[in-house]
Amino acid sequence: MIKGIIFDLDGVLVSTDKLHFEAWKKLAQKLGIHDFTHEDNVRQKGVSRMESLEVVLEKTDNKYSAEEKEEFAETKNCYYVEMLKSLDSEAILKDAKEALIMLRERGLKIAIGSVSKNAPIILERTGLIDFIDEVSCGLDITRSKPDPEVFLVAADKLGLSYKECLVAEDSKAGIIAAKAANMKTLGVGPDHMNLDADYQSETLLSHVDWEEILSKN
Ligand SMILES: O=P(O)(O)OC[C@H]1O[C@@H](O)[C@H](O)[C@@H](O)[C@@H]1O
Ligand SMILES: [Mg+2]
Repeated sequence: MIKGIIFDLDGVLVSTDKLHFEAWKKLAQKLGIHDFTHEDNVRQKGVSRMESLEVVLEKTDNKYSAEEKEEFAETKNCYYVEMLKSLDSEAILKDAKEALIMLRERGLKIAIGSVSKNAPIILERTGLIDFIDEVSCGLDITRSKPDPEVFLVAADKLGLSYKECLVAEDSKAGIIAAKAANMKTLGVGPDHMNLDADYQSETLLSHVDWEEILSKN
């Protein structure tokens, strides 16, 4: 029986995935890379900042040292954090808050499972923190999705067994991670059809049969 829902943050509850894209694009341009595309950005979803940087650097023949790469990741994060300063509840995606309220009313425990180190700031700025029991984020883990660590930590924080949790995700890496954690999966967002999740829906309420999901043993 599902007793807890673990939500990815970027692209599932908030539209920050678009800001990540803009910030990486800005860094790419600074490095003379002018063909950084939406398809490249899709491969960055769910993976850590440093791994996301490698997706950008695949587009250039230039070789960079570990120190330079650290600096590039920091530059991108500065662009991103600057963008987050104007973030508010407007960034909450359609149906997200309603789904959190409905699930909590039904007695489910709610956690965040995001590899972003900026997750706490985003939860505060959008007010979503008030609807969540526990946060497992980039600050709690050493391995990013598709490794299951972030979801295992989330379940542990909720005090639930792994098979009592369902993960809502918008990335392939996240769905692979959730399955590796022995959790059920709900794929959401524009690519929900291609994520190979147990359940799928564009948003967190429309076309999600929560009755069916929550009644399964
Ligand atoms: O750079 P941050 O905020 O720690 O985020 C790390 C990752 O967080 C994930 O949620 C995003 O999908 C990735 O694209 C991003 O790279
Ligand atoms: Mg995501």
